[in-house]
This record gives sequence, C-alpha cells and structure tokens, in this order.
Amino acid sequence: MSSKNLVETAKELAAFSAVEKHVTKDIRVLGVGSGSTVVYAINKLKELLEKGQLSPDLVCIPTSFQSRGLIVDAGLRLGDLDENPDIDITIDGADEVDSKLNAIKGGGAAHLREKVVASASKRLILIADYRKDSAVLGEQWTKGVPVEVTPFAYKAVERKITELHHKNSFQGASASSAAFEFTNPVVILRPAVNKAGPVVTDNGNFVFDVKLGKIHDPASVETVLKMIPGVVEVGIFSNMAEEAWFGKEDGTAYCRSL
Ligand SMILES: O=C[C@H](O)[C@H](O)[C@H](O)COP(=O)(O)O
Repeated sequence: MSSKNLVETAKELAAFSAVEKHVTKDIRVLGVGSGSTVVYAINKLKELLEKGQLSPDLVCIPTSFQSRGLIVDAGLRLGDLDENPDIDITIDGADEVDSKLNAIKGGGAAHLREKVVASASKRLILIADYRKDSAVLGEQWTKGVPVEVTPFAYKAVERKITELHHKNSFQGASASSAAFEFTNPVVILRPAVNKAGPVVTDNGNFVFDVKLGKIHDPASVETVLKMIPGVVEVGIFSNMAEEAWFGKEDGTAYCRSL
C-alpha cells in the first residue's frame, strides 16, 4: 500500500474506533469537528444512522462550513449552539497531540469554532493518524500554531507576537526554563490557495502560523497569545481532550487517555 493510503486507512481506523466507542444511543447532542479525518467519522455516523443505531433525537453541532456540509449530506440532523448549549461529546481531528493530550488544531483554519464547541462539550475525543502522536507539541507539526486574528489588527498582532521572548514574556516556571524552543516566534500570514492574498476564515478573519519550535508549556503559550488584543483564537487546545485515538500504519488503532 502507498504511504498515502496508509495514512488514509489510519485516519479511518481512528475515526471508526472513536465513533463506535462513544456515539452510543444515549448521545443526543454531538459536536462534529473539521478536517479530513472527521470525514471518516461522518461516514461511520451515516452507517450507524442507517442501521438505526443512533438516538432518533441525535443533533449534530458543526464546527465549520465543511462540517456543516458533511452533516447535512450524511442525512444527520443539524443543530446549533443556541438551541443546544450542552454538548454530550465532540469528536474532532488534530494536527498534533502531546503526551498530556494537549493539541495543536487549526490546520484547516477551523480552530475558533472548534474550540467553542469543545468548550461547550462534556467530553472531547480526538482522532488522528500515527503522524500526529507526539511527546511534545511542535515535534512533528512544524507548520506553526494557527492564530486567528481580526484583519483590522493583523499588523499590530504580528508585531506583538514576533516580540514575544521564550522566557521574558512568561512568568513562573516558563520564565526560567523557556515556554518554547525558539528565542522569538516566526510569524507567517497564511496564504490562500487559488486566491490572491491571505486565507479568510469562516468568521472573516486571517490566520497566522506561529512557529515556536517545540512547545514546552502549551497552557502558558496559549494564554499569552490569546491575551494579545486582536487575537480571536489560538490553535493550542490545552487540557481539553480526555482521549485521543490514533490509527497506525499496520492497520490497527490505539487510544491514549488521561
Ligand atoms: O482546522 C482544522 C482542524 O483543526 C482539523 O481538525 C485539524 O487540522 C486536523 O485535520 P486533518 O484531520 O485533516 O489532519
């Protein structure tokens, strides 16, 4: 099998395993993440729906334009946070997951709505292939931490982020031991594909990819970035997930939980 197919099979396995374990008949409100791995989760949900193995009242809350379309196309019932503020469980992809289940998300620029939905959920379950399983964030995902920013502020935010220092900008343990590997972040405005200029998110904002090297203190980095005026959301999800499923190259899947 080609390495591409191995990756896709691994994504599918992780997604199927998580849906089979967690989306039981008593789940009424389900958060549906975004990205290519979530497509497989939706396929499994569609199969369970057709077999009558889902709650007849199941409502799915999307996290992006993409996930909304997937829900509708699968024949699942679409809902929103206004009517369903308490989500039983959310299943979502990840760009990288560390040993404590902190994650980087937003490779598809969906992290704002994903984080809102995850935060409204009793449980967040991540699904990914073997390339995303790391000891430390930034080890394998080297494209940087996605940071959504309001267009009005993007130059000012870029400057503030670039000026962050891996020790001086932090308090507590991180001030002596470095919150991230690089001395200062490298900030890249994410370019659009097939459009001149930057990516524009589902919320009308821009995205920076912030390269930090290895991230030793994800919670502090998340907080410091989030506190910069003009930053809308940061693609570090620290202390949110309770379980992550990874598909392996050998056709099996395993789960890590806290
Ligand atoms: O913005 C995108 C989301 O955070 C995705 O869940 C994440 O990028 C993983 O996507 P994929 O399953 O395509 O690797």
